[in-house]
Amino acid sequence: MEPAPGTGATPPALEVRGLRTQFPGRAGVVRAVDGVSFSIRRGEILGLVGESGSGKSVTGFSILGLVEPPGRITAGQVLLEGRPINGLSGSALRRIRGAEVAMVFQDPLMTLNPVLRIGTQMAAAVRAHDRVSRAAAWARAEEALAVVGIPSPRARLESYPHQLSGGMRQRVAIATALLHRPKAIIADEPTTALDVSIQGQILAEVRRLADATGTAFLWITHDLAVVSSLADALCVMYAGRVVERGPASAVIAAPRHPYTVALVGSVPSGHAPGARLPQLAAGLPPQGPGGAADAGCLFRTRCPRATPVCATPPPEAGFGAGHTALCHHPAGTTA
Ligand SMILES: Nc1ncnc2c1ncn2[C@@H]1O[C@H](COP(=O)(O)OP(=O)(O)OP(=O)(O)O)[C@@H](O)[C@H]1O
Repeated sequence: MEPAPGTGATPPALEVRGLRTQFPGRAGVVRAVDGVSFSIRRGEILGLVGESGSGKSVTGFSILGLVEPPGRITAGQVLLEGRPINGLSGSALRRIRGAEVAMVFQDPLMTLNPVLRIGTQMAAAVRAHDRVSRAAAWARAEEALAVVGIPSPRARLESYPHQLSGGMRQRVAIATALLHRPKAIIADEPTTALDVSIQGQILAEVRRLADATGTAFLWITHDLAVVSSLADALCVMYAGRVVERGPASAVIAAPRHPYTVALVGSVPSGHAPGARLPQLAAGLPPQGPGGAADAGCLFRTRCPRATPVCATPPPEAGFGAGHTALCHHPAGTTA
């Protein structure tokens, strides 16, 4: 998850640097994504976790250049294997989307056309980027369904989306995302709507696919139980900012930012995957006059450890192995 050190190192599969995305709001500008940075290596799964409204989905859309006006990206860079992709023209971005970086949504029906057979739409997805015959495209689609563990893939190609279960539809969406062996897949709550055992099967499959294909995954979820079993690394978002990051096991075993402490503490052991994180407060915290950026810690109004210094920019405290928290008073310290 750490940025590639120095020159000559293999660049991360996906890297986001200082991303800022905002929307005009009635009370001023909503800084939905406020200076987010992370990197994901080949085959790595990075969990992006936080409560509703923390900016996870907008981060995913921003990476793909899919933020609709009046929302806009005001700063930052998105790099795929070291190559900047934001700021590219619409047609250049369309070539990259689907082929080099793909997205899987919570509702596969967002990407599956209900009136077309699975094979027709997957073959079209193949042919959108590769000049191959219709038969070859169907063969690639069949192979992709087999890869994600769909039984009788040839027969399934003939099905319409409504003839498949929710879990099967999500596997189709993942298979479609994998068709072009993208460098990265952004998965936004892809298993949230599924029952726990199906969810577990798909998570195991995703882990295997990341290892086998080298595709990097950004796994967006509110469900700490999901990422604790799936992700290699975690970024915890609060109010548009990454407040803690590090190896998933370290962040969950020893959370340092008081917000992460609250999140982890709210998930009892034996917690059923899929249960929502408690809403710690409604929406984003208030911003400065006219939506001006508040450079202090935005969690301070809800934080049991807050002191007056928390109104000033929080330092990045390090705990080894890439585990850091943006906090004046991280847990486990006496500061
Ligand atoms: N199209 C939009 N117009 C205005 N504000 C928006 C828009 N999309 C998102 N926002 C705001 O941006 C902030 C971040 O939203 P985002 O959807 O990224 O949160 P999230 O962490 O993905 O939450 P959830 O899990 O509920 O999807 C929220 O305050 C939201 O209201």
